Amino acid sequence: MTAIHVTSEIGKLKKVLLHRPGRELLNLTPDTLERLLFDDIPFLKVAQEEHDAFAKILRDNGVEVVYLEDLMAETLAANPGLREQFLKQFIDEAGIKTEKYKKIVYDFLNSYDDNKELILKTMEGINVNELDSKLRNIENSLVDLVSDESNFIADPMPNLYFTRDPFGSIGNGVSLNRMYSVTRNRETIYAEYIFDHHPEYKGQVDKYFDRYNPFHIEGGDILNLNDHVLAIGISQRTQADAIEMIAKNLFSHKDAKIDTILAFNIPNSRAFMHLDTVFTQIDKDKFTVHPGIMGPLQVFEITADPDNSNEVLVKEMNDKLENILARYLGIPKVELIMCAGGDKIAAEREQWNDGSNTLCIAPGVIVVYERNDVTNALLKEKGLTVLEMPSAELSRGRGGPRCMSMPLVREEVEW
Ligand SMILES: NC(=[NH2+])NCCC[C@H](N)C(=O)O
Repeated sequence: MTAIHVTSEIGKLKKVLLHRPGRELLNLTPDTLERLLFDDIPFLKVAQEEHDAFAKILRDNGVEVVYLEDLMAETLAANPGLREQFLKQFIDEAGIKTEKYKKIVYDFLNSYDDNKELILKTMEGINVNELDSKLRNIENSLVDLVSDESNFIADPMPNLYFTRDPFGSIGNGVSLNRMYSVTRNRETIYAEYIFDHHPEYKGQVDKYFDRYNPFHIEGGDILNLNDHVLAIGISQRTQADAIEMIAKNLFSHKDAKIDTILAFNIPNSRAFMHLDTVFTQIDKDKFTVHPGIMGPLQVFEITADPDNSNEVLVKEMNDKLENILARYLGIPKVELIMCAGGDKIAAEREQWNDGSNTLCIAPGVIVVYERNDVTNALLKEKGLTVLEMPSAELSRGRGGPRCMSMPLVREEVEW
Protein backbone atom coordinates (compact mmCIF):
# COMPACT_ATOMS: atom_id res chain seq x y z
CA MET A 1 0.00 0.00 0.00
CA THR A 2 1.23 3.51 -0.74
CA ALA A 3 1.78 5.82 2.21
CA ILE A 4 -0.63 8.44 0.82
CA HIS A 5 -3.49 7.49 -1.47
CA VAL A 6 -6.38 9.87 -1.98
CA THR A 7 -8.10 10.14 -5.35
CA SER A 8 -11.54 11.37 -4.29
CA GLU A 9 -13.46 13.17 -1.56
CA ILE A 10 -15.76 10.21 -0.95
CA GLY A 11 -13.93 6.88 -1.33
CA LYS A 12 -14.09 4.72 1.80
CA LEU A 13 -11.78 6.38 4.32
CA LYS A 14 -9.09 3.96 5.55
CA LYS A 15 -6.61 6.19 7.39
CA VAL A 16 -6.87 9.75 8.64
CA LEU A 17 -4.65 12.27 10.42
CA LEU A 18 -6.05 14.17 13.42
CA HIS A 19 -4.64 16.33 16.18
CA ARG A 20 -6.34 16.15 19.57
CA PRO A 21 -6.70 19.76 20.75
CA GLY A 22 -4.26 20.30 23.59
CA ARG A 23 -2.93 22.90 25.99
CA GLU A 24 -2.34 25.32 23.11
CA LEU A 25 -6.03 26.25 23.53
CA LEU A 26 -5.32 27.32 27.11
CA ASN A 27 -2.93 29.92 25.74
CA LEU A 28 -5.60 31.82 23.81
CA THR A 29 -6.49 35.18 25.37
CA PRO A 30 -8.95 37.87 24.27
CA ASP A 31 -6.10 40.00 22.95
CA THR A 32 -4.61 37.24 20.82
CA LEU A 33 -7.81 35.69 19.45
CA GLU A 34 -7.93 37.64 16.22
CA ARG A 35 -4.28 37.16 15.37
CA LEU A 36 -4.53 33.46 16.18
CA LEU A 37 -7.69 33.10 14.04
CA PHE A 38 -10.16 32.13 16.77
CA ASP A 39 -13.51 33.73 17.56
CA ASP A 40 -13.76 32.62 21.17
CA ILE A 41 -11.87 30.55 23.73
CA PRO A 42 -13.01 26.90 23.73
CA PHE A 43 -13.34 25.00 27.04
CA LEU A 44 -10.48 22.54 26.57
CA LYS A 45 -11.91 19.63 28.54
CA VAL A 46 -15.12 19.62 26.54
CA ALA A 47 -13.31 20.28 23.25
CA GLN A 48 -11.21 17.17 23.93
CA GLU A 49 -14.30 15.10 24.75
CA GLU A 50 -15.92 16.24 21.51
CA HIS A 51 -12.77 15.46 19.59
CA ASP A 52 -12.56 11.98 21.16
CA ALA A 53 -16.18 11.42 20.10
CA PHE A 54 -15.16 12.37 16.53
CA ALA A 55 -12.26 9.89 16.59
CA LYS A 56 -14.56 7.19 17.98
CA ILE A 57 -17.10 7.67 15.16
CA LEU A 58 -14.26 7.27 12.69
CA ARG A 59 -12.81 4.16 14.38
CA ASP A 60 -16.26 2.59 14.74
CA ASN A 61 -16.56 2.96 10.99
CA GLY A 62 -13.33 1.15 10.23
CA VAL A 63 -11.00 4.15 9.89
CA GLU A 64 -7.47 4.00 11.27
CA VAL A 65 -6.90 7.23 13.20
CA VAL A 66 -3.36 8.54 13.57
CA TYR A 67 -2.35 11.65 15.48
CA LEU A 68 0.04 14.36 14.31
CA GLU A 69 1.80 14.43 17.66
CA ASP A 70 2.45 10.66 17.53
CA LEU A 71 3.78 10.70 13.95
CA MET A 72 6.08 13.55 14.86
CA ALA A 73 7.31 11.85 18.04
CA GLU A 74 7.97 8.67 16.01
CA THR A 75 9.87 10.77 13.48
CA LEU A 76 12.21 12.05 16.18
CA ALA A 77 12.55 8.62 17.80
CA ALA A 78 13.58 7.04 14.49
CA ASN A 79 16.22 9.70 13.75
CA PRO A 80 18.23 10.56 16.87
CA GLY A 81 20.18 13.32 15.11
CA LEU A 82 17.03 15.14 14.09
CA ARG A 83 15.96 16.59 17.43
CA GLU A 84 18.64 19.29 17.31
CA GLN A 85 17.78 20.30 13.73
CA PHE A 86 14.06 20.36 14.52
CA LEU A 87 14.48 22.44 17.66
CA LYS A 88 16.69 24.97 15.92
CA GLN A 89 14.21 25.34 13.08
CA PHE A 90 11.27 25.55 15.50
CA ILE A 91 13.05 28.30 17.44
CA ASP A 92 13.89 30.28 14.29
CA GLU A 93 10.36 30.02 12.97
CA ALA A 94 8.92 31.05 16.35
CA GLY A 95 10.66 34.37 15.71
CA ILE A 96 13.21 34.11 18.52
CA LYS A 97 15.98 36.32 17.29
CA THR A 98 18.85 36.70 19.70
CA GLU A 99 21.46 34.02 20.29
CA LYS A 100 20.99 34.26 24.03
CA TYR A 101 17.27 33.52 23.94
CA LYS A 102 17.75 30.85 21.30
CA LYS A 103 20.07 29.01 23.62
CA ILE A 104 17.79 29.34 26.65
CA VAL A 105 14.78 28.08 24.72
CA TYR A 106 16.82 25.30 23.13
CA ASP A 107 17.97 24.06 26.53
CA PHE A 108 14.48 24.39 27.95
CA LEU A 109 12.93 22.29 25.15
CA ASN A 110 15.78 19.84 25.01
CA SER A 111 15.25 19.06 28.69
CA TYR A 112 12.08 17.16 27.70
CA ASP A 113 13.23 13.55 27.43
CA ASP A 114 9.99 12.20 26.09
CA ASN A 115 9.58 13.01 22.39
CA LYS A 116 5.81 13.28 22.53
CA GLU A 117 5.92 15.62 25.53
CA LEU A 118 8.44 17.73 23.64
CA ILE A 119 6.23 17.94 20.55
CA LEU A 120 3.17 18.83 22.62
CA LYS A 121 5.17 21.58 24.29
CA THR A 122 6.19 23.07 20.94
CA MET A 123 2.49 23.11 20.02
CA GLU A 124 1.40 24.62 23.33
CA GLY A 125 3.68 27.65 23.17
CA ILE A 126 6.23 28.89 25.68
CA ASN A 127 5.48 31.66 28.10
CA VAL A 128 8.40 33.79 29.17
CA ASN A 129 7.57 33.04 32.83
CA GLU A 130 8.37 29.40 32.29
CA LEU A 131 11.94 30.42 31.55
CA ASP A 132 12.18 32.81 34.47
CA SER A 133 14.64 31.00 36.64
CA LYS A 134 17.02 30.67 33.72
CA LEU A 135 16.60 34.33 32.80
CA ARG A 136 17.41 35.60 36.24
CA ASN A 137 21.09 35.40 35.54
CA ILE A 138 21.15 37.22 32.24
CA GLU A 139 20.24 40.69 31.08
CA ASN A 140 16.96 40.89 29.21
CA SER A 141 17.40 41.34 25.52
CA LEU A 142 15.84 44.50 24.19
CA VAL A 143 15.25 42.98 20.75
CA ASP A 144 13.27 40.03 22.02
CA LEU A 145 11.39 41.95 24.66
CA VAL A 146 10.16 44.79 22.48
CA SER A 147 9.37 42.61 19.48
CA ASP A 148 7.08 40.40 21.51
CA GLU A 149 3.42 41.45 21.57
CA SER A 150 2.51 39.07 24.38
CA ASN A 151 4.30 37.14 27.07
CA PHE A 152 4.88 34.29 24.70
CA ILE A 153 8.41 33.70 23.61
CA ALA A 154 6.92 31.08 21.24
CA ASP A 155 3.26 31.54 20.36
CA PRO A 156 0.81 28.65 20.80
CA MET A 157 -0.52 26.97 17.65
CA PRO A 158 -4.24 26.65 18.47
CA ASN A 159 -5.30 25.86 14.89
CA LEU A 160 -3.41 22.56 14.78
CA TYR A 161 -6.58 20.57 15.29
CA PHE A 162 -7.56 21.68 11.78
CA THR A 163 -5.25 19.10 10.21
CA ARG A 164 -6.90 19.70 6.82
CA ASP A 165 -4.94 22.84 6.15
CA PRO A 166 -1.14 22.55 6.53
CA PHE A 167 -0.89 19.98 3.74
CA GLY A 168 -3.27 18.36 1.31
CA SER A 169 -3.21 14.77 0.06
CA ILE A 170 -3.42 14.53 -3.74
CA GLY A 171 -3.16 11.08 -5.32
CA ASN A 172 0.00 9.50 -3.88
CA GLY A 173 1.56 12.85 -3.00
CA VAL A 174 0.91 16.06 -1.13
CA SER A 175 0.82 19.79 -1.41
CA LEU A 176 2.94 20.92 1.55
CA ASN A 177 1.44 24.32 1.96
CA ARG A 178 2.66 27.79 2.54
CA MET A 179 -0.05 29.26 4.75
CA TYR A 180 -1.75 32.64 4.50
CA SER A 181 -1.07 33.67 8.10
CA VAL A 182 2.10 33.85 10.16
CA THR A 183 0.42 31.92 12.97
CA ARG A 184 -0.48 28.95 10.80
CA ASN A 185 2.70 28.87 8.73
CA ARG A 186 4.54 27.38 11.68
CA GLU A 187 2.20 24.37 11.68
CA THR A 188 3.58 23.01 8.42
CA ILE A 189 6.95 22.27 10.01
CA TYR A 190 5.53 19.03 11.47
CA ALA A 191 4.40 17.75 8.07
CA GLU A 192 7.76 18.69 6.59
CA TYR A 193 9.60 16.52 9.13
CA ILE A 194 7.13 13.64 8.87
CA PHE A 195 7.29 13.45 5.06
CA ASP A 196 11.06 13.86 4.98
CA HIS A 197 12.00 11.61 7.90
CA HIS A 198 9.22 9.35 9.27
CA PRO A 199 10.10 5.72 8.42
CA GLU A 200 6.68 5.11 6.83
CA TYR A 201 6.63 8.31 4.73
CA LYS A 202 10.26 9.11 3.91
CA GLY A 203 10.87 8.78 0.17
CA GLN A 204 7.27 7.64 -0.38
CA VAL A 205 5.48 10.94 -0.84
CA ASP A 206 5.85 13.30 -3.82
CA LYS A 207 5.58 17.01 -3.05
CA TYR A 208 3.62 19.06 -5.57
CA PHE A 209 3.97 22.28 -3.61
CA ASP A 210 6.40 23.33 -0.93
CA ARG A 211 6.11 25.45 2.18
CA TYR A 212 9.00 27.62 0.98
CA ASN A 213 7.14 28.78 -2.16
CA PRO A 214 6.21 32.45 -2.36
CA PHE A 215 2.43 32.04 -2.72
CA HIS A 216 -0.06 30.74 -0.21
CA ILE A 217 -2.43 27.79 -0.52
CA GLU A 218 -4.25 25.83 2.23
CA GLY A 219 -5.66 22.30 2.34
CA GLY A 220 -9.22 23.48 3.03
CA ASP A 221 -9.23 24.76 -0.54
CA ILE A 222 -8.05 21.50 -2.15
CA LEU A 223 -10.71 18.95 -3.14
CA ASN A 224 -9.96 15.71 -5.03
CA LEU A 225 -12.91 15.26 -7.40
CA ASN A 226 -11.42 12.14 -8.98
CA ASP A 227 -8.01 10.77 -9.85
CA HIS A 228 -7.43 13.34 -12.59
CA VAL A 229 -9.50 16.40 -11.58
CA LEU A 230 -8.90 18.64 -8.58
CA ALA A 231 -11.06 21.54 -7.42
CA ILE A 232 -9.13 24.34 -5.71
CA GLY A 233 -10.65 27.43 -4.11
CA ILE A 234 -9.32 30.89 -4.87
CA SER A 235 -10.06 32.34 -1.45
CA GLN A 236 -8.77 34.39 1.43
CA ARG A 237 -6.30 31.54 1.98
CA THR A 238 -5.32 30.47 -1.52
CA GLN A 239 -3.88 32.74 -4.20
CA ALA A 240 -4.45 32.28 -7.91
CA ASP A 241 -0.63 32.30 -8.39
CA ALA A 242 -0.30 29.31 -6.04
CA ILE A 243 -2.90 27.41 -8.09
CA GLU A 244 -1.02 28.09 -11.33
CA MET A 245 2.17 26.96 -9.65
CA ILE A 246 0.75 23.68 -8.33
CA ALA A 247 -0.96 23.12 -11.70
CA LYS A 248 2.37 23.32 -13.52
CA ASN A 249 4.00 21.02 -10.97
CA LEU A 250 1.22 18.45 -11.18
CA PHE A 251 0.90 18.50 -14.97
CA SER A 252 4.63 17.99 -15.47
CA HIS A 253 5.12 15.38 -12.73
CA LYS A 254 5.73 11.91 -14.13
CA ASP A 255 3.69 10.07 -11.49
CA ALA A 256 0.85 12.55 -10.92
CA LYS A 257 -2.38 11.75 -12.72
CA ILE A 258 -4.03 15.16 -12.36
CA ASP A 259 -4.67 16.74 -15.79
CA THR A 260 -7.35 19.31 -14.89
CA ILE A 261 -7.86 21.79 -12.07
CA LEU A 262 -11.13 23.60 -11.57
CA ALA A 263 -10.42 26.86 -9.76
CA PHE A 264 -13.42 28.09 -7.79
CA ASN A 265 -13.27 31.82 -7.14
CA ILE A 266 -15.19 32.39 -3.91
CA PRO A 267 -15.75 35.67 -2.05
CA ASN A 268 -12.86 36.66 0.22
CA SER A 269 -14.33 36.71 3.74
CA ARG A 270 -13.81 35.29 7.22
CA ALA A 271 -17.01 33.22 7.00
CA PHE A 272 -15.90 31.66 3.69
CA MET A 273 -12.19 31.35 4.43
CA HIS A 274 -11.72 28.08 2.46
CA LEU A 275 -13.67 26.39 -0.33
CA ASP A 276 -14.62 23.57 2.07
CA THR A 277 -16.47 26.02 4.32
CA VAL A 278 -19.02 26.51 1.55
CA PHE A 279 -18.83 23.36 -0.53
CA THR A 280 -18.16 19.65 0.18
CA GLN A 281 -18.85 16.44 -1.73
CA ILE A 282 -21.02 13.93 0.15
CA ASP A 283 -21.86 11.25 -2.41
CA LYS A 284 -20.96 10.36 -6.00
CA ASP A 285 -23.58 12.79 -7.27
CA LYS A 286 -24.24 15.09 -4.29
CA PHE A 287 -22.58 18.14 -2.78
CA THR A 288 -23.49 20.49 0.08
CA VAL A 289 -23.29 24.15 -0.90
CA HIS A 290 -23.78 27.40 0.97
CA PRO A 291 -26.34 29.40 -1.03
CA GLY A 292 -24.33 32.59 -0.37
CA ILE A 293 -21.68 31.63 -2.95
CA MET A 294 -23.95 30.68 -5.82
CA GLY A 295 -24.24 34.22 -7.24
CA PRO A 296 -20.62 35.39 -7.15
CA LEU A 297 -19.00 32.01 -7.89
CA GLN A 298 -16.76 31.83 -10.97
CA VAL A 299 -15.21 28.54 -12.12
CA PHE A 300 -12.10 28.31 -14.30
CA GLU A 301 -10.72 25.22 -16.00
CA ILE A 302 -6.93 24.91 -15.92
CA THR A 303 -5.18 22.39 -18.17
CA ALA A 304 -1.67 21.86 -19.50
CA ASP A 305 -0.56 23.94 -22.46
CA PRO A 306 0.53 21.34 -25.04
CA ASP A 307 2.79 23.91 -26.73
CA ASN A 308 4.55 25.25 -23.64
CA SER A 309 5.24 23.26 -20.49
CA ASN A 310 5.94 26.50 -18.58
CA GLU A 311 2.40 27.72 -19.12
CA VAL A 312 -1.14 26.49 -18.48
CA LEU A 313 -4.37 27.11 -20.36
CA VAL A 314 -7.13 28.84 -18.40
CA LYS A 315 -10.74 29.01 -19.51
CA GLU A 316 -13.77 30.41 -17.67
CA MET A 317 -16.68 27.94 -17.49
CA ASN A 318 -19.96 29.60 -18.26
CA ASP A 319 -22.41 27.00 -17.07
CA LYS A 320 -24.37 26.07 -13.98
CA LEU A 321 -22.27 24.60 -11.16
CA GLU A 322 -24.14 21.28 -11.20
CA ASN A 323 -23.53 20.89 -14.94
CA ILE A 324 -19.84 21.67 -14.59
CA LEU A 325 -19.44 19.12 -11.79
CA ALA A 326 -21.39 16.41 -13.64
CA ARG A 327 -19.26 16.91 -16.76
CA TYR A 328 -15.92 16.66 -14.95
CA LEU A 329 -17.04 13.74 -12.81
CA GLY A 330 -18.28 11.97 -15.94
CA ILE A 331 -21.74 11.28 -14.50
CA PRO A 332 -25.18 12.26 -15.87
CA LYS A 333 -26.36 14.52 -13.07
CA VAL A 334 -25.28 16.19 -9.84
CA GLU A 335 -27.49 17.44 -7.03
CA LEU A 336 -26.49 20.47 -4.95
CA ILE A 337 -27.96 20.46 -1.45
CA MET A 338 -28.21 23.95 -0.01
CA CYS A 339 -27.08 24.55 3.56
CA ALA A 340 -30.26 24.78 5.71
CA GLY A 341 -32.33 24.26 2.56
CA GLY A 342 -31.47 27.78 1.41
CA ASP A 343 -33.35 29.71 4.12
CA LYS A 344 -31.22 32.85 4.36
CA ILE A 345 -30.91 33.23 8.14
CA ALA A 346 -30.66 29.52 8.94
CA ALA A 347 -28.13 29.04 6.13
CA GLU A 348 -25.94 31.88 7.37
CA ARG A 349 -26.11 30.63 10.96
CA GLU A 350 -25.39 27.04 10.09
CA GLN A 351 -22.67 27.89 7.57
CA TRP A 352 -20.94 29.94 10.30
CA ASN A 353 -20.94 26.76 12.39
CA ASP A 354 -19.72 24.67 9.48
CA GLY A 355 -23.02 23.21 8.31
CA SER A 356 -21.58 22.71 4.80
CA ASN A 357 -18.29 21.33 6.11
CA THR A 358 -18.90 17.60 6.18
CA LEU A 359 -16.36 14.78 6.23
CA CYS A 360 -17.41 12.07 3.80
CA ILE A 361 -16.13 8.66 4.96
CA ALA A 362 -17.79 6.56 2.20
CA PRO A 363 -20.17 7.50 -0.63
CA GLY A 364 -23.31 8.82 1.10
CA VAL A 365 -21.86 8.54 4.64
CA ILE A 366 -20.86 11.79 6.32
CA VAL A 367 -19.71 13.11 9.69
CA VAL A 368 -21.32 16.44 10.64
CA TYR A 369 -21.68 18.81 13.59
CA GLU A 370 -24.82 17.97 15.54
CA ARG A 371 -25.70 21.64 16.08
CA ASN A 372 -26.65 22.25 12.43
CA ASP A 373 -30.00 20.55 12.79
CA VAL A 374 -31.77 22.20 9.85
CA THR A 375 -29.10 21.11 7.36
CA ASN A 376 -28.72 17.69 8.99
CA ALA A 377 -32.46 16.95 8.75
CA LEU A 378 -32.37 17.83 5.06
CA LEU A 379 -29.35 15.60 4.44
CA LYS A 380 -31.14 12.68 6.13
CA GLU A 381 -34.22 13.31 4.00
CA LYS A 382 -32.00 13.12 0.93
CA GLY A 383 -30.98 9.61 2.00
CA LEU A 384 -27.52 10.27 3.41
CA THR A 385 -26.18 8.41 6.44
CA VAL A 386 -25.52 11.32 8.80
CA LEU A 387 -23.16 10.65 11.74
CA GLU A 388 -23.48 13.52 14.19
CA MET A 389 -20.73 14.64 16.56
CA PRO A 390 -20.95 17.08 19.48
CA SER A 391 -19.65 20.53 18.62
CA ALA A 392 -20.29 23.20 21.25
CA GLU A 393 -16.60 23.95 21.84
CA LEU A 394 -14.75 22.76 18.74
CA SER A 395 -16.84 25.02 16.51
CA ARG A 396 -15.44 28.12 18.22
CA GLY A 397 -12.30 27.65 16.10
CA ARG A 398 -14.40 28.05 12.89
CA GLY A 399 -13.88 24.67 11.34
CA GLY A 400 -15.94 21.48 11.01
CA PRO A 401 -15.34 17.75 10.53
CA ARG A 402 -13.63 18.18 7.15
CA CYS A 403 -11.29 20.85 8.52
CA MET A 404 -10.41 18.64 11.49
CA SER A 405 -9.22 15.69 9.40
CA MET A 406 -6.65 14.95 6.71
CA PRO A 407 -7.31 11.72 4.80
CA LEU A 408 -4.10 9.76 4.22
CA VAL A 409 -5.66 6.73 2.54
CA ARG A 410 -9.01 6.29 0.83
CA GLU A 411 -10.27 3.37 -1.25
CA GLU A 412 -10.86 3.98 -4.94
CA VAL A 413 -14.41 4.85 -5.96
CA GLU A 414 -16.18 2.70 -8.57
CA TRP A 415 -17.74 5.44 -10.73
N1 LIG B 1 -10.38 23.74 6.19
C1 LIG B 1 -10.92 24.65 6.97
N2 LIG B 1 -12.04 25.23 6.62
N3 LIG B 1 -10.28 24.98 8.07
C2 LIG B 1 -10.77 25.91 9.05
C3 LIG B 1 -9.66 26.53 9.81
C4 LIG B 1 -10.10 27.47 10.89
C5 LIG B 1 -8.96 28.23 11.52
N4 LIG B 1 -9.35 28.92 12.69
C6 LIG B 1 -8.37 29.21 10.54
O1 LIG B 1 -8.81 30.33 10.50
O2 LIG B 1 -7.47 28.92 9.82
